[in-house]
Amino acid sequence: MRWHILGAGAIGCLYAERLTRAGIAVTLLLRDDVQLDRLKQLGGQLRIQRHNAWHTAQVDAEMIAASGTIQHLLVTTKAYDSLDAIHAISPRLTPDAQILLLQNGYGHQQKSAAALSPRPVWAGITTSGARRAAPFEVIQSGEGQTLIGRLNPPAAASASYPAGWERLDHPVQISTDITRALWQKLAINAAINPLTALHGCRNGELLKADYREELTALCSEIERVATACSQPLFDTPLLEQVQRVANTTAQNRSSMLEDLRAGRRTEIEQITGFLCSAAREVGVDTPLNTRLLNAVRFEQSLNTREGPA
Ligand SMILES: NC(=O)C1=CN([C@@H]2O[C@H](COP(=O)(O)OP(=O)(O)OC[C@H]3O[C@@H](n4cnc5c(N)ncnc54)[C@H](OP(=O)(O)O)[C@@H]3O)[C@@H](O)[C@H]2O)C=CC1
Ligand SMILES: CC(C)(CO)C(=O)C(=O)O
Repeated sequence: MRWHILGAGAIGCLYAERLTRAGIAVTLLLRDDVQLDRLKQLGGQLRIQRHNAWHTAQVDAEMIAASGTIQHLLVTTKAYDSLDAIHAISPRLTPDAQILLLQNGYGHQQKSAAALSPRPVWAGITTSGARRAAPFEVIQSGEGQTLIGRLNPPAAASASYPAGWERLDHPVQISTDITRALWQKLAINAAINPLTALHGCRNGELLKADYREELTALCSEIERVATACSQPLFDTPLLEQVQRVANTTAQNRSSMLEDLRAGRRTEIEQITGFLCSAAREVGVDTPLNTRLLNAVRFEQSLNTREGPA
C-alpha cells in the first residue's frame, strides 16, 4: 500500500514518517523541482527530531505533474492552499481514491470534498506539534493525538479508517462526528491564535490576568456563533477548554504568531474569517472576532507579499 502526501511541510513529513513506521510506502508530491533534487541528494530520507533524537524515514518523491495514478492521498497543505493543490492533483486520482484532509480551519474541507466527489473523503485534526527546521527536516514538539472521521457520504459507506491508518503506532482515533470535532478545533484556534499573534505572546501567557477579560469575551462570542449555527461545541464552557489547551501548550508560539513573525500568510481567513462569515449568515454580531480578523489581516499585509486582503 502507498500513500501520496500533498503538502510536504512539517505535518506532511511527520505523517510520512508515521506511515513508513507502519510499513506503508510514502510518496511526497512536490511542486518545485529544486525540492525534488534536494530530497534526491538526501537519498530520499526525511529527518524527524523527537525527544532530542533524530529519526529517519525513507520516502519516494515526485512532481505533482508526474504520471501515474494515486489511490491514497493525504492532504497537509495549509488550509488556504488546499483547493488549488487538489485541483492540480485530481487528474491523477483514481475514481475510488481515498483522501484524508489534515488541516486547521473550517470550510475548506467541504469545498475540497465537493471537488473530490464522488471519492471517499476523511477529515482530521491533530494535537501533534511540528515545525520545519529545514526542507525535509522536522522538529516534533509533542506526540499528540489525531482524530479522523468520515466527511462525505462515499466515506460513510467505507471502513472507519482510511486504508492502513489503523496500523499507525501514533494514536489515531475515529470520530463519529467529525464536523463537531472540526468546529471544536476551530473554536480553540479562533480564541488562541489571533490573540497570541497580536499580543506576540506564547500560548500559556493567555492565562495571565491581563488577558482574562478579552479571552472570556472572545470565547463567549465564539460560543454564540456556534449556537446560532446549531453546532454544539464542548460539554463544558469553551473558556475552560481554551485554558486547558493554553496550559498544555504553554511554551508554544501559536502557528499564527509563528507565521506572522516569519512574514508568511496566516490561516486567519480559514479560522476567524470563517467564523465571521458563518455569523453573518445567521445574523450574529461578532465585534471581537471582526476586530481580530482585521487586525491580523493588517499585520499580515505589512509582512507578506500578498498585500491587504
Ligand atoms: N505544524 C503543526 O504543528 C500543526 C499544523 N496543523 C495544520 O496542518 C496544516 C499544515 O501545516 P504545516 O505542516 O505546519 O505547514 P507547512 O507550511 O510546514 O507545510 C505546508 C506544505 O504544503 C506545501 N504546499 C502548499 N501548496 C502546495 C501545492 N499547491 N502543491 C503541493 N504542495 C503544496 C508547501 O510547499 P512549499 O514547501 O513548496 O511551500 C509546504 O511544504 C495547516 O492547516 C496547519 O494549521 C495542525 C496541527 C499542528
Ligand atoms: C492548539 C494551537 C493553538 C497550539 O499552538 C494550534 O493549533 C496552533 O498553534 O495553530
